[in-house]
Amino acid sequence: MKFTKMHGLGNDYVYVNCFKETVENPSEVAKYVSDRHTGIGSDGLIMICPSSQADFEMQMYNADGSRGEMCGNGIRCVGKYVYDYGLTDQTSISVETLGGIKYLDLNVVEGKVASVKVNMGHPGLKACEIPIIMDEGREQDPVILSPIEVRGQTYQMTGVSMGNPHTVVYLENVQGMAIEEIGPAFEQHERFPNRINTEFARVLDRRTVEMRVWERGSGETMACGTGACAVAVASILNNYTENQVTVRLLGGDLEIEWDREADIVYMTGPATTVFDGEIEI
Ligand SMILES: N[C@@H](CCC[C@H](N)C(=O)O)C(=O)O
Repeated sequence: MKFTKMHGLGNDYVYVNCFKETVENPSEVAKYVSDRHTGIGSDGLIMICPSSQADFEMQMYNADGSRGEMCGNGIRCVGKYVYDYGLTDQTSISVETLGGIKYLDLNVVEGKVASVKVNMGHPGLKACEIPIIMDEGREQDPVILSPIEVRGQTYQMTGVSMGNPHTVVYLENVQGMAIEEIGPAFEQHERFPNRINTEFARVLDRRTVEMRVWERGSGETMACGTGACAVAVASILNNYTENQVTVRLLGGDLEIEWDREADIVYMTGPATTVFDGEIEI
């Protein structure tokens, strides 16, 4: 199988061009290639496929083989791949995902895509659309600074769907927290029937928020595009920030804007190719 290793701020995936390749069992292939000792090493697998509804389709799998509806860093890399490898000559493209069709604007520098702005669509705020289990009668309500007990401690969570499920928790000390212990406890918590991606965030000022992420199916990653959008939406909802936010992740910064009138979230950030390779599956 021919592949390309790419990353968005260190959130790395193995990309396969499914216009040319067939992946028989993507979930197993994702586990195999993601292993950092016995595989290629990545946070998961992303397949770039033909689509009947958009210019391309992105199918993404986490490192544990589970399917993700959306991937913010991944979709920017898909934009870079299809342009740099000549699958399109357009700089405005649409990509079908399980989380809906997303629209990308490619910023081309010296013939190659350097960064991508993505229309990420509407954030989902109702408990039932994330989904987060709430008391009866509160399924349609937003989940804003709502208490949750995890490993004997009470946290205030804000829930956001960016096509995939997120919960944002504000902490005083993001860099020093025990994410390896708390992250999985959130991911597996009974109130998240589809498991969850958890962002641990701290507001630095009204335009800047730092975060670390524990991703469903992949553990801690260097960055999460949908997670950064969820953090921005949560911070704006809580009136911690303005509508344009720089989200500072371990791998670098993403620029997020929530157009409140149109109710659309935009994410802008880099996409990087590491190398092309071939692996026996
Ligand atoms: N890293 C991604 C999100 C990948 C999917 C996520 N782990 C899930 O299962 O929902 C991003 O950049 O958004």
